[in-house]
Amino acid sequence: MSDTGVQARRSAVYLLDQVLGEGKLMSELLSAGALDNLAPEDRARANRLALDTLRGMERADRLLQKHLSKYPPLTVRNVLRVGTVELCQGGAAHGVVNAMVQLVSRHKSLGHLKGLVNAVLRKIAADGPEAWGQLRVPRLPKWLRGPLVQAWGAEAMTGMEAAHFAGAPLDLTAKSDPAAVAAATGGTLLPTGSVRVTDAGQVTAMPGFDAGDWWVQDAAAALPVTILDPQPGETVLDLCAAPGGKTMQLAAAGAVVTAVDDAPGRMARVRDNLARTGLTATLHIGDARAETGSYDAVLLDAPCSATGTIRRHPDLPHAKDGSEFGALIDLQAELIDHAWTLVKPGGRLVFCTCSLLPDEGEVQVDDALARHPDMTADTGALDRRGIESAWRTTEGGLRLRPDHWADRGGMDGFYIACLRKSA
Ligand SMILES: C[S@@+](CC[C@H](N)C(=O)[O-])C[C@H]1O[C@@H](n2cnc3c(N)ncnc32)[C@H](O)[C@@H]1O
Repeated sequence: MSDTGVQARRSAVYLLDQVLGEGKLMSELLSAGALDNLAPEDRARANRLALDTLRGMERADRLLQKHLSKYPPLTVRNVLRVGTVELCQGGAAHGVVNAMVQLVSRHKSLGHLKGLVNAVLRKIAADGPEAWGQLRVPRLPKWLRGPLVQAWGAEAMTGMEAAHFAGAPLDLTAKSDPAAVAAATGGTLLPTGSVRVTDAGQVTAMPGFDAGDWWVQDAAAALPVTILDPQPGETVLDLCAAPGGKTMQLAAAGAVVTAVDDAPGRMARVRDNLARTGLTATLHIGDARAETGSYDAVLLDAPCSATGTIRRHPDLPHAKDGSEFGALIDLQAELIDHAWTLVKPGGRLVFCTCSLLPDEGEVQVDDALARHPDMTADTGALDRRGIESAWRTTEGGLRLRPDHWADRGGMDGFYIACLRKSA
């Protein structure tokens, strides 16, 4: 990190300005090169500061409002938020306050507010750290909280918000030997076979990365392929495949895999991932709805709201407002209907989304079952190691939520169903 950490903090504030002011996602900003001008250490720090601030923003705003008679411009509010979160997470008062004041004083139009930043952060340094832990766990914005409370109840919502605030550990999927990966990385073997690492440093420096022994994949995200249960030599079509976590699982099981995605840049990541792990799949870049053929099994990991990944992506509820979700729900139904034409008689379609919204899971499958008389929910496919009966849903799928496995560090939200075609 640079001496005062000003650069990393300035970049964190820039990310927050873009997420909160322009509705951009961190993933979009990072792939557009928002942090490319920073040294690796500063880049990691800027990213972490932005994520921590988004997770703790409600608490930071509560503390700040006591010391502000009116709201300063967004950039200054974000400077104060980053400073507050740092101070309340144990940052040294002198260093944090100085860096934030420097950051504002060098800003071309906001320099005159450096006195305000100095005064407010000094007050936060004095009383913020003690007050922080007494504030409630930050809640999701109303546009998302409302439908989720309606779907899962207030108690589950509280558990999910606690999981969002805690963030996510690093989960790995082993290419062939989960126990060996757990031993090499110092991780824990989870009941479903994923390896969980709690104190991960740089992923690319971890043992087994270069050798391609594992890849990063949340434990919940690994379950669609577990449920599909690919057999050696089976033909499997992986629709909406990038960046390829599930493609690698299918190929590692010995299936003959065709992977499809319409995003060329994301498909390049599938190619890199396959090369690193020494696995093979045929790659098609294009719209899944234009795909033809006939397969033993099809996996459809449909584009969705991604509301199941908020532990990792706390920017999502702040950048989005739900207005795009209707179009995604329509696309999911179209993708299911087309995917169904590509399943051999007697074959199976595994449909999944990393969403917490029933409209992108349970309701989608209920509707698909009504549209397709030759489709049944294969509930036997859910009888897999580590999958708990409490996660099953009435239409025959599986509901995973961030508050599941609370004592183990949670899991991403996901919906999964295995749909069997009449022979
Ligand atoms: C949830 S992500 C897939 C994650 C991936 N299955 C994995 O395990 O790594 C959804 C993907 O759908 C792709 N996508 C969205 N609409 C598509 C379409 N009409 N046809 C093909 N791919 C599409 C996106 O580019 C994105 O990569």
